[in-house]
Amino acid sequence: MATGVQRNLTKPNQPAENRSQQRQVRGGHAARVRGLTRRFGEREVLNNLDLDIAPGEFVALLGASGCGKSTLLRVLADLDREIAGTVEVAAQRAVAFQAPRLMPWKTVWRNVVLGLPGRPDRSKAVAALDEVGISHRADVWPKVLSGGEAQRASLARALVREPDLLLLDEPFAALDALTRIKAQSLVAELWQRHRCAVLLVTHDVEEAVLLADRVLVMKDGIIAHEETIAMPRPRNVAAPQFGRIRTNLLGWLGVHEPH
Ligand SMILES: Nc1ncnc2c1ncn2[C@@H]1O[C@H](COP(=O)(O)OP(=O)(O)OP(=O)(O)O)[C@@H](O)[C@H]1O
Repeated sequence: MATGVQRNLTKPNQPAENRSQQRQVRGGHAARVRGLTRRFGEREVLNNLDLDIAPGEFVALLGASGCGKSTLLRVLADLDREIAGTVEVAAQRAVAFQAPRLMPWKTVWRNVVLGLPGRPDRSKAVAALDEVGISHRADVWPKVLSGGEAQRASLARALVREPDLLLLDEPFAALDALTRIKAQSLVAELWQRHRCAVLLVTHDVEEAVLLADRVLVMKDGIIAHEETIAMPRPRNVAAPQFGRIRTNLLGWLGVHEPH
């Protein structure tokens, strides 16, 4: 059972340290959010938002640019505490962003275990790099990695933390089409193996339907629509059911395909 931390914050205009209240809570959710509100100035980007993610569930989050997807992910990652509402998340979380964010002055394997307690453990790092197919790159500097390799290193850095909740913020957006397809299958494979919950922020409806158990559409600061994807994996993008789901989700995003 996942242990978790709870933040129950109600006054967004006070300094964070006054409002932060972290405590252990019961397990049973990878994430449980109630009444989450985040303002930037007068603008309410998250507006009383509720969200549940079950242990091991793969959830994709879609929404128009600027609707608040990354803001929500940053709150779940505990990178933003300027909030009102209740946020309970699995204690073990890991994040991978669109930019791999590797430290240029550390070799790849040292990046993977950076921040973990104890002495840097090379064999642990290499095992994680092996899982993502780039253990042969363990001793190079990040600058020599291709975009796809850097993103894999970023995934290895997340996985080595053995997260109960993996937060992915458009991790494939900067990759070319072929590398992106390979990275998507890798994430599907890693998820099947690790069975951690995943929240994937993406702009790509097809990617969401390919990978997720449930796809959420964010609009006006809340989860405006959710769609459970009951198709067996691996999913066939050419299947009529896939097409119907995609069309419906695009409709929620305000995109209407020509018939
Ligand atoms: N630190 C900040 N200060 C002020 N405004 C911010 C800040 N961070 C985000 N915003 C604003 O909040 C809104 C939501 O931003 P966010 O990055 O969460 O959107 P998004 O849905 O992830 O967008 P995209 O899909 O383009 O990445 C935007 O209007 C953005 O300008």
